[in-house]
Order: sequence, then C-alpha cells, then structure tokens
Amino acid sequence: MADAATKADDYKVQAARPAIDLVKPGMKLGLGTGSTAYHFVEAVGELVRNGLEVLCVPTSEATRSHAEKLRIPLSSLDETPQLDLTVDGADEIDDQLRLIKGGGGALLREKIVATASDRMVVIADESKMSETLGSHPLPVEVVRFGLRATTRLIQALAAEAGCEGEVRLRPGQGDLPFITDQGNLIVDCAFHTIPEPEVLAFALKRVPGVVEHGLFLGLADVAIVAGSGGVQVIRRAGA
Ligand SMILES: O=C[C@H](O)[C@H](O)[C@H](O)COP(=O)(O)O
Repeated sequence: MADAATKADDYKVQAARPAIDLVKPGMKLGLGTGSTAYHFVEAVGELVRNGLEVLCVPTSEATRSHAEKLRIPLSSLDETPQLDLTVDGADEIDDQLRLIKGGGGALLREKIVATASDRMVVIADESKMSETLGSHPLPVEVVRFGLRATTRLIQALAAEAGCEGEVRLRPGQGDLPFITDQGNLIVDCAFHTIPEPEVLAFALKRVPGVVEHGLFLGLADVAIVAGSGGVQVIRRAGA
C-alpha cells in the first residue's frame, strides 16, 4: 500500500516537471490546489529562489500559505485579472480533457482562476484518466440556505441528464460539514457515470443554490499525465 502511494507520488512529481518548463520570466501564473499541484508550486518556489520573476494567483488558502512559505510573489485576480497560465491537478480526466475537480473542495476558485487564464495545463498521475467521467464523485459547491431543497433539485435534474446516484453533504471536522474557502458547502454526487457532461453541467447551473460544479469543460488545453509508461502530453483538439 505504502509502495503504491509512493509510486503515485513519484508520478505526480514527474507530471509537474514538464509543466515547469512552460513557465517563462514575467509570467502571471495560476497556482492549482492539491497533492499534484503541490509539486508544481514547490518547483515555482525553486525558480523564484533562483531569481525568476513571476506573479502568481493561488486557487485556495492552502496553496496561498504554501506559496507564501516559499516566498512566491502573490497577487489576486482583482489586481491581476488576466493570467498567462494556470497549472492544476484533477480528480478525473477524459480523452477530450474534460475534468472532474474539487476533491479538495477548491473547485470554485480553481474554475475562476482557470477561466481567467490564457492556458490551463492539467498535471496528473495515470490513475486520473478515465474513459467516461463519473468514477470520482462530482463535487458541487452549494450555499447553506435551502440545502435539502437544493440537494433534491440536483438529484432530479441530474436524473433527467442521465445521472443517478447518492448525493451527500461532504463531512468536515467532527460533526460539522466541510466548508469551502468561500464559506459554502460541498455536496458530492456519486453518479458513477456521467454520459453527457455538458448536459449535466447545464442542468446543474439551473439550480439556484448551486454556486459552481466540478465539471471543467473546454478549460484544460493540455494534460501532462505520468505513469508506468512514462510521461504523456495530451492536447485538447482545437486548443
Ligand atoms: O479541490 C481540489 C482540486 O480540484 C484538486 O486539484 C484535485 O482534487 C486533485 O487533487 P490531487 O492532485 O491531490 O489528486
């Protein structure tokens, strides 16, 4: 078990390495969240220590504090509304580079930052690749008000989009629910298979209590995926 975890972590490091070659002096970067993006942030920290000038926008408070420790110059989207490149991880990736994100609860800021970037590069180990999205539960960020009504509506509209499964509030510390950086809740939707991600995304956007969902469609331009066969670079058609 420990060996499998070490191998997966090695792959995350291997996926992050080529992404660092895309970083050029003066770039404005979005810094992703999670255990894979962690390695990219570490590498940016090393470049900064060696004198590279970049300006970075973190996608979560966790990444902000990591970047601060590394003395990476930080900005916000208010000060720097357009970024050159965002590098982030993913929970699931299909061959059209459609993603499920938000396993760590950072999907809202991640999507805002990725959308503000000219390019989004996803880094991942091979376990994240999937023929059909849905094997990872889809995180949906919701407001607290009307939680049960929102959950019911998510279930009903998702069923119309061909997705059925348990929709449950993500637990946090003790008896408390998980709270996002924006002070919202997350419901995880265990749909197992999402036959038409675009249809589901459209349906979820019709729910007033939904702030954002973890389907990232048409956002990732490139995926760098590391595994037993080496490192593979996958480009989205037309990107
Ligand atoms: O909310 C978290 C993010 O979407 C992460 O990028 C995603 O969960 C992948 O994380 P990891 O690289 O730790 O598997």
